[in-house]
Amino acid sequence: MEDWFARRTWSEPAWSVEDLVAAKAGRSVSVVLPALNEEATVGGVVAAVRPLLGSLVDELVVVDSGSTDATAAVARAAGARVVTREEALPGVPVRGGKGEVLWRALAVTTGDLVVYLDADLVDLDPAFVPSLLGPLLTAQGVELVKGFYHRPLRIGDHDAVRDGGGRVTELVARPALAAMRPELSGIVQPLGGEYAATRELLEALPFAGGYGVEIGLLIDTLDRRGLEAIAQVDLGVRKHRHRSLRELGVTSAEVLGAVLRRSGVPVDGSGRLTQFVPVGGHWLPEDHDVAVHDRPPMAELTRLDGRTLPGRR
Ligand SMILES: O=c1ccn([C@@H]2O[C@H](COP(=O)(O)OP(=O)(O)O[C@H]3O[C@H](CO)[C@@H](O)[C@H](O)[C@H]3O)[C@@H](O)[C@H]2O)c(=O)[nH]1
Ligand SMILES: O=C(O)[C@H](O)COP(=O)(O)O
Repeated sequence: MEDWFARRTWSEPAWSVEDLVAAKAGRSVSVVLPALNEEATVGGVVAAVRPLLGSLVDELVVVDSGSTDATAAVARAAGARVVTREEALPGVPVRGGKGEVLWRALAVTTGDLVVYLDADLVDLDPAFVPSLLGPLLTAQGVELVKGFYHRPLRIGDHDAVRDGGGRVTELVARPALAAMRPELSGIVQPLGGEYAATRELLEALPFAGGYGVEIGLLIDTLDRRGLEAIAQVDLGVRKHRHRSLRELGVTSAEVLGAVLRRSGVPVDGSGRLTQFVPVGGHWLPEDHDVAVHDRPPMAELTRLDGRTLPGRR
């Protein structure tokens, strides 16, 4: 693991956008933002990427995950193409969750390289996209690049604890990887939503339906392509909207489920997580849906039913 860390970690990304445009050598790049009710932040994320459109980035797509707020309108006004889940893959009934939209995004984009960015990021550094593409475009054998960063825990608009964010990462994901895939212990941010990969890799892997998608892709890349196919790059600081402890319980269940499914451990398929909430002096059970299924590799889907994807017309 130490050897891999030394070889595949970029701590001071130094590529200029011009260097990377030259390194594309005919390859195209799609940037994809999954978004569920992100009207407050999606415009800022699109604005940070948009100046790269037409040079380093060939398409910038927001895949709307069933938003009921003004996410789509804000994203469009900021300069992104907006696609709904249904439009991305017509004829395949929609399931909820983040992994579902990342998977569907493959059907409606065409880039040889795909960059995913969360749409709830705040004060996004425009260097995120070039830095994530650097190892993919310049290093032999790299197929997946994860970002890492300081993660302040924010209260309101203040950074309350400098590296207090990433609670599921530190309490669930990294310990689970240490137990089940110790080779991946060198990945600083296994759950980060900012990463880039070759389309060829992404279309060959299953996608966990919910928040297990990132850890699933990481494990499957290791299992099928080996550790050398994975790299990571320092992106500085990442700020996002925090979720409540209970919401993170559901995230944790989906992350853990994705690890266990890939480790030969039978997992309860009911898709329920019970949490307890204090109401009027009593503790009441509250059931939450947990995504427990994987979508098949996109390449398999298209091969099996001869489907032409909307992005390939
Ligand atoms: O059903 C969903 C849920 C989320 N999102 C979007 O996905 C991104 C990340 O979702 P969020 O709820 O902010 O995730 P976090 O609670 O911050 O979870 C972290 O950990 C997750 C588990 O690995 C990762 O998927 C996330 O990218 C990472 O930010 C945001 O743009 C959301 O709008 C969807 O598009 N559809
Ligand atoms: O990636 C994570 O660990 C979860 O998104 C939680 O992040 P937070 O602790 O910064 O809210």
